[in-house]
Amino acid sequence: MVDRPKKPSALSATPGLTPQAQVTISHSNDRVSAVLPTGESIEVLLFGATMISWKDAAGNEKLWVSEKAKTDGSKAVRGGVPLVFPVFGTAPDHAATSKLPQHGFARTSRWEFLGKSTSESSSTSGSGDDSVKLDFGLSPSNLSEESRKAWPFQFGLIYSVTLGRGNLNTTIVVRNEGEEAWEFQTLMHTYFRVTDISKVSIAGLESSQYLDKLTAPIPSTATSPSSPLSITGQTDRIYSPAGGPEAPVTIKEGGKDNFSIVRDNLNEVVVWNPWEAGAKATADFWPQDGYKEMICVEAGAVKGWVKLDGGESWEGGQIITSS
Ligand SMILES: O=P(O)(O)OC[C@H]1O[C@H](O)[C@H](O)[C@@H](O)[C@@H]1O
Repeated sequence: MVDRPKKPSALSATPGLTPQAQVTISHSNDRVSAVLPTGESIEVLLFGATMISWKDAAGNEKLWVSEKAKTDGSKAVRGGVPLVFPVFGTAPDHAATSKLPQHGFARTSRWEFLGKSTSESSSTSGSGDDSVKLDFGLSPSNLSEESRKAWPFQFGLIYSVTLGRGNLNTTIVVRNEGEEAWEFQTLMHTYFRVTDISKVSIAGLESSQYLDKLTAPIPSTATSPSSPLSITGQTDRIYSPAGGPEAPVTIKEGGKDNFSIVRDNLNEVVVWNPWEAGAKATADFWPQDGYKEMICVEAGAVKGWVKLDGGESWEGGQIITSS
């Protein structure tokens, strides 16, 4: 396989050349979508840089989005891939983030679209672009005054989404643009679409330590059994997978691999399903029995805090392969 450098995004399609990935910015200017010549597509709202659709070449949707999700910026999107930053949940005991709402401000702020790049894995394949990367940026100037006051630090985030054939790569670069050190947590809150939760099992979390958030206010620690995880009720756990980030976490349905997630620098995996009562108690979760068709498997750095000194950067990401 010959790796070619990224082509400049301004290069327009020329007759005779293989087709390029199409990137469109909707007329209302609130979302960016990209389609590969082979048919795979993604759609990302500028609000929260929330990915709300990921489809394979046959048009099958991979993400679950509530039918009552707000996509107009009035509320974090219930579904897709909301981004959690700089705090996971709330942290009343962590002075610097204690004033922020649940999961921070990244998912409720309007990001900037920084542009796209495309690449081909082989110039002789003849079928055009193999992947398209969309970059989004967030800095204090994009925040509401309320968020800026609640978290008055100098920062820059770059979120990149790369759509390939059968895979999706999401990475976040966090940079301290100031002189004062600060701490953060971050997570990619991916809502995966499944057909039937009773047939789902998650491999890759065996014999791993986890915190059970359902025993709040004091989450209890436990070690998972050596068999894959089945979801049979409300679930809200922070796993520290024993295999480390490179060992895949695989969502299987009926014994068949559906999604495989490999992480980089994101040491924890949160597994969340609200189940019947949780879905009922969540106004924007619809249909109410939609919990049977979704599972959140969320790659993050959420145990403790990542500290960045002035001028330092950190990067984390995940590659999801769908079969
Ligand atoms: O309702 P939200 O703020 O979107 O949070 C939805 C869920 O996110 C994560 O998975 C947390 O572990 C859960 O405790 C939380 O309920």
